[in-house]
Amino acid sequence: MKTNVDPKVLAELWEIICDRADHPKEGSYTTRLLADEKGIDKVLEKVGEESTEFILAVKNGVPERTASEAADLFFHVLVALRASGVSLADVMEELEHRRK
Ligand SMILES: N=c1c2ncn([C@@H]3O[C@H](COP(=O)(O)OP(=O)(O)OP(=O)(O)O)[C@@H](O)[C@H]3O)c2ncn1[C@@H]1O[C@H](COP(=O)(O)O)[C@@H](O)[C@H]1O
Repeated sequence: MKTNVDPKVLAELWEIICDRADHPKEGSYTTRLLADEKGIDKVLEKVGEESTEFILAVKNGVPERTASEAADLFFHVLVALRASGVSLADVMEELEHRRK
C-alpha cells in the first residue's frame, strides 16, 4: 500500500473538470456527462453505478480493482459537485473543520 499522497492530483483533476464545464470539448467524456439530456440525473446515475462497483471490489478483496473503482467514483463525485455548484474547496473546507 502506497502512503505518500500527491494532493495536486485531485486539485488538477478538479481544474480539468471545471474547464470542461466552462469550455465544452469535442470527444470529452466530462463534456458528454455534463451535456446529457438527463441533466444532473446522468452523473448521479454514474455515481450510483460506480459506488456499487466500488463496494463489490472491496467485498471481493482485490486491492487494484478497489483502487480503480475508487478512482472512478472520485471522478464522478467531482463531476456531480461541479454540476451542482459546489466546489472541491467547499468539501476540503468541511473536512478541515472536522479535523481533530
Ligand atoms: N479521471 C477520469 C475518469 N475516470 C473515469 N472516467 C470515465 O468514466 C467512464 C466510466 O466507465 P463506464 O464503463 O461506467 O461508462 P461508459 O460506458 O464509458 O459511459 P456511460 O455511457 O455509461 O456514461 C469511462 O468512460 C472512463 O473513461 C474518466 N474520464 C476522465 N477522467 C479524467 O478527466 C479528464 C478529462 O477527461 P475528458 O473529459 O474525457 O477530456 C481526463 O484528463 C482524466 O484525467
